[in-house]
Amino acid sequence: MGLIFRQLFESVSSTYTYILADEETKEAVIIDPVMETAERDAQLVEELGLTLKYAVNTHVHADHVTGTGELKKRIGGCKSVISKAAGAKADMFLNNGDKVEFGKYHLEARSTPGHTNGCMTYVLNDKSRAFTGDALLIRGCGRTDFQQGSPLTLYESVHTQILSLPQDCLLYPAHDYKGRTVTSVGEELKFNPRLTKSKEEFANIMNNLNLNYPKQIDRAVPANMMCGVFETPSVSQ
Ligand SMILES: N[C@@H](CCC(=O)N[C@@H](CSS)C(=O)NCC(=O)O)C(=O)O
Ligand SMILES: [Fe+2]
Repeated sequence: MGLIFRQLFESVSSTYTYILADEETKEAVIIDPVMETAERDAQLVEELGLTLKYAVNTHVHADHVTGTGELKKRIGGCKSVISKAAGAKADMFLNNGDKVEFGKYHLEARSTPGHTNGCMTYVLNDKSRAFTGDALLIRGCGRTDFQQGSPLTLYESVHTQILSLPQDCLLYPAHDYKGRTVTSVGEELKFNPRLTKSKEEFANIMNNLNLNYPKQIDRAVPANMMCGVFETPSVSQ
């Protein structure tokens, strides 16, 4: 009896949501659910016969509203989880090194600030998979121009907490904008165009990305500070 694993996609914000469960005990966690797809995810949890213990966010997302609150409404006993450093509302708060347990498995929470102060990467207990949120994206990384972002902090986080994992560890990000689904530590050590550079070159790249602000930022950040627990503001016209 092994691990149940599902990767789900929300196409408006290009967000990946992950469900992990112990096939034996059926205890499950969901990582980075999105409000608009919470019903779909709740249905899958039910169809697979899972007991959803935790709805976990990697950070206070700026580009979409978390599905945490919607899942809590639909699934009794499910607790919302985020890092203590995020400063957001939730049922359970994590510090570096804390464990999120489901059946015989657990996720180790590793603090990986730099995209936001409260970013956590979640590493499966056997180090075969890690869920990096926006700290590390496939051939990229999270932007550092808002939400307490810092290129030097992000560089340090990614190198010490993610790229130090075994080379065959699979890395699952919160987003991909080019249809990619997964990478590995070995691949990113070789091919990441930002993180293979020196710290100084990395900072220079990050300070000159010139990206537009996420379209949903004004609605998403306040709602996510409440971890989706309360009514969320409606979309501005
Ligand atoms: N166009 C999207 C937002 C795209 C974006 O800013 N993505 C973030 C992750 S969500 S906070 C990011 O860090 N991107 C880094 C990069 O290099 O693309 C929207 O309008 O929502
Ligand atoms: Fe983000």
